[in-house]
Amino acid sequence: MNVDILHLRRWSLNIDTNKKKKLTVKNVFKVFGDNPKKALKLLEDGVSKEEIFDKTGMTIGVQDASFEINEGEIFVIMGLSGSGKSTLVRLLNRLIEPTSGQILIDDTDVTNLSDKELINIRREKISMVFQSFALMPHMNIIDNVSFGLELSGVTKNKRYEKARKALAQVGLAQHEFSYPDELSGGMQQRVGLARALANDPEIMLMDEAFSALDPLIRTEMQDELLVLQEEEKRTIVFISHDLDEAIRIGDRIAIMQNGEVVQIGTPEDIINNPANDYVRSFFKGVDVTSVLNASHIAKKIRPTIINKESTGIKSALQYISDFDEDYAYFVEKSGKYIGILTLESLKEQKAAGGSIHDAIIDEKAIDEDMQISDFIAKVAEHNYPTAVIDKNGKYKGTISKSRLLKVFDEGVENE
Ligand SMILES: Nc1ncnc2c1ncn2[C@@H]1O[C@H](COP(=O)(O)OP(=O)(O)OP(=O)(O)O)[C@@H](O)[C@H]1O
Repeated sequence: MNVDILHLRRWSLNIDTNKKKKLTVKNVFKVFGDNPKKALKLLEDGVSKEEIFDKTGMTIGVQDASFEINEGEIFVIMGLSGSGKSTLVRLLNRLIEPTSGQILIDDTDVTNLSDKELINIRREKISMVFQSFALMPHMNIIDNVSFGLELSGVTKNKRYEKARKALAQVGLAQHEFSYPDELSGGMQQRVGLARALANDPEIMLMDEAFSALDPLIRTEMQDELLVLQEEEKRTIVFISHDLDEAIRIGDRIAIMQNGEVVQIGTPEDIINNPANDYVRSFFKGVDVTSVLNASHIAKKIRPTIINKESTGIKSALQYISDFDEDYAYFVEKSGKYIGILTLESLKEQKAAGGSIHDAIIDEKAIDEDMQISDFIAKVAEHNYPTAVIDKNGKYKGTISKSRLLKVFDEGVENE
């Protein structure tokens, strides 16, 4: 089931061309301390954050963050403890005031809003889910879920209606009159999620929301979130310590190091091309099979024969010999993949008076968007490196058994 959900999500991602910006962060700084301007000046003068802290006691929580988050995407923020993840996320809804910079939700500059406008935007557009479930023990589940709506002055009927919808979305419809201590940890976290969903937010900020759950329940909640995203796309900013979680749910991942956003990209981008050793160390040992597809691994290092009018058995034999190989990939002028030709099959057909097409020994290929787990068996059963084709059948390269082993051992680096 998990794999299905992941495929479903990746598929929907591929066809999702709507890239409207939902959140824009421009040159945002956050200094904790009593003289932020002084700290920023020191930073500008090239003084290190450690020195600034030693000299002034002030901490640069976030340094010059600039990025955009698309509508409907799950944007994961990762980084070591103290790297600034929580600060960055709390800047987005101004639970923490930025020292400088701009934060836009759609086209509204959040940094200019009055307190009242800010409260409205938090009620109407943004919800937050924390690691601790923070449920009120003396209130039943439906009252916990509708508590925020009650604060917003929504009538009881209306807020119960919304809370029931949210509870149904997280699979807790039967528990509206239970109390928090009657529910398991996983169920309590679902209540937390339902509470965030109840006001139907466009943006959800989730700070280590699933970290307190045991691994199985955690995976279940990740699936739940992906299914919710399929039903109704929200913009989700999700802090996580856990790389598997980030890869599993993140459309893009931002890596924070010492207050700075050092890299942003899809899991594939980051694994393929880590910005520095810190990022590389995060992705060391990652299960590449869940991230990379055939196009990431395919390489065009084998001889390729283009099918022209003049391409006969003789020229093919010559071409392959020139490469000091005993086989080649046969491709139409349009780039469409035809199959494999070997010295042996060509010589056989030459002797038998056949054509170059009669010498094709293998036409099997794998689709470029297939993930390793789905094509590993195919590569293993083929005698020659397996061709990879795009959705129009065009030849993209090949994957050999040894190439796969290398990827398993070392990941994919830019070669
Ligand atoms: N209210 C505060 N006052 C002073 N310093 C703070 C405050 N909040 C955070 N910091 C400092 O800012 C830096 C970033 O902290 P932050 O909590 O954002 O990191 P984090 O990556 O979320 O860490 P964790 O994963 O441990 O939650 C740290 O050095 C922290 O000590």
